Amino acid sequence: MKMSDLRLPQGVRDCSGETPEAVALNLADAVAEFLAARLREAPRASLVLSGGSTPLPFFKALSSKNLEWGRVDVLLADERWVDESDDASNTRLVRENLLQNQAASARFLSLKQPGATPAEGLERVKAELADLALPIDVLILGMGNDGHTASLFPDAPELKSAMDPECQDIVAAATPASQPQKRITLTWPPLRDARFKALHLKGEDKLQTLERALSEPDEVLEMPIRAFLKPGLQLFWSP
Ligand SMILES: O=C1O[C@H](COP(=O)(O)O)[C@@H](O)[C@H](O)[C@H]1O
Repeated sequence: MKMSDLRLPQGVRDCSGETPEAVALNLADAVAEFLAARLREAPRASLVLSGGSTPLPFFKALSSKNLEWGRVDVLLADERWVDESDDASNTRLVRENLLQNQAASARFLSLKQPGATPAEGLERVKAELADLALPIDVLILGMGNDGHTASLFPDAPELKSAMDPECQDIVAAATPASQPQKRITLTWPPLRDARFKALHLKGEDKLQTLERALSEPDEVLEMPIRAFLKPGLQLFWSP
């Protein structure tokens, strides 16, 4: 299967490529261009990233872009509630692979704050994000094969309130039974309103998940990624 075999909604742009490296370079070019344009208009720009295995080559490519990184706020769309020393920490992934080279001077806003659980640390996370300018400028999402994106998991008891279009909180705790760690995630409104939205995917399995998501677009709580398959989204997929 290829991305061109799927019937994408109108206004969703297919930016797929032949290899993960080529797609990572194209995505890094597009993100750097968008951030540079925002920095010509605004004092600061924001970049929201996802963790997982897919974004590594993208992080490395983006870290060498010549931008005024000191004016860029970098944060994650979601995080596992683990210490930064843990292999499962997305924060660690970003620090080691993106916040290097030119990008070392970016300001990183951490979703992992002190507290035994994300619910306990939630107020501290909100304080950390208090002066983040909204809307978010650039949002890069990933997707799991259960249809989750960020940490908006179908089996999280907190999903309904985090996906509420009127949700007043920028972050929510997520405790999906399917996951070994508790999570923290940005909620639907700030993710929905991002100016530049990309979904970065690798592998045939992700295409099959996307096909399933496209088959019932309105059942958003079954597969939260469905909420994002809307005009304006750019899909960066590679085999
Ligand atoms: O759990 C997560 O996984 C997804 C996708 O990860 P990948 O390994 O398939 O790239 C990611 O988007 C999300 O941020 C992360 O917390």
